[in-house]
Amino acid sequence: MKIDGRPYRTIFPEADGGAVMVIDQTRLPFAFELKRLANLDDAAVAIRTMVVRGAPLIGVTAAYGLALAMREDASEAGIERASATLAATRPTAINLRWALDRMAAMLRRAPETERAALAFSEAGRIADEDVASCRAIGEHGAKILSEIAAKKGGTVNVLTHCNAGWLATVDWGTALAPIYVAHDAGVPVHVFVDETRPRNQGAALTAFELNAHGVPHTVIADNAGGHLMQHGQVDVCIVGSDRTTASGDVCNKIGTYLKALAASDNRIPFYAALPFSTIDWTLSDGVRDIPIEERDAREVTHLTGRTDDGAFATVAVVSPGSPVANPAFDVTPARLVTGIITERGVCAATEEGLAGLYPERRKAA
Ligand SMILES: CSC[C@H]1O[C@H](OP(=O)(O)O)[C@H](O)[C@@H]1O
Repeated sequence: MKIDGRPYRTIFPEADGGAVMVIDQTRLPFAFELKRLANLDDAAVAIRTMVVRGAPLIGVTAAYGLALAMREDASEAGIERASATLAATRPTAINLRWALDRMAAMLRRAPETERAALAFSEAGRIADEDVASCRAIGEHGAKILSEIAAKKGGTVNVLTHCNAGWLATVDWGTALAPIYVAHDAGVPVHVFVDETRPRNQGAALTAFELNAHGVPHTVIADNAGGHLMQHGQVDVCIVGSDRTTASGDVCNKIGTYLKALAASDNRIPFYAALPFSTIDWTLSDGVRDIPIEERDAREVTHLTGRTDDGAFATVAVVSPGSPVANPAFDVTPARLVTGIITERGVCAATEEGLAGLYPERRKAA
């Protein structure tokens, strides 16, 4: 998407191919800075510290991280070591594992001397596919928003959680892609943006995106969503996903499940938007089987922001010495999900629904 009129992707190879550039999302919205990833370790640290974040973008960064690693050690052992390093960065987004498996399978078939060049080409293909998939998600999801606006005869109010915008992917986003496509097509859209504690990806990143694109929105405290739904101020919820099971259970940022419960109680449609690379075809019980990342307590005990005189500052917001729990994701059972918006279309959050869109994945009877 565009920043000050200039188109950007969240990740791209340097012109001379020497390294990979990413937007440092830990500095947004108060500073727009690019960060140079020159080797495997740079890529691993960028994922682990959330310089880059969002399931699809984590996968693409891992793909480029493996390409950078091939410059250092393109042996079989080098492939295994780099894959293990990158896989260990964050456990929940399946896109990471998906991208590494795709890259490693290709690399093992290639001559060692060609692996670095082939790896950069494959990482570029994965990035391009992500852009195309997210654009298609936008088209399919925009039809839903357009129908709601037409039926209502006015602005469609969307509630979203965390950041599943272009900053969470290579471009366009997943949950925000339908909003961009609908907005650009003239559909009256307004977005309630959950701040999304503890890292505030909504307040910091989704609001930044929507401001840059001129989409009307209102930032709200996480706990305000249910109240707004009860008072008829939300027409539809659209969220992203870090891992969705073959049966339609949706793992997403912590707090998503609570929004789905409130939406269900108020009979508000609740959609998850995600590309094929976010589906884990090996799992059916997401609550039981999806690994939930436990992040550092400091994300809860401290807040980083900008002071009124423009300096970055970090302050403590929890009583010192209190124990902290910080699960980064939760799982919304498929029964609470109205539908899944993918690059191939919209389906029910069921095994049949997903298999219908991805027949090549249908389990043998
Ligand atoms: C399009 S995936 C976005 C997804 O990823 C976010 O998690 P994190 O910021 O920790 O990487 C969040 O769950 C978003 O919905």
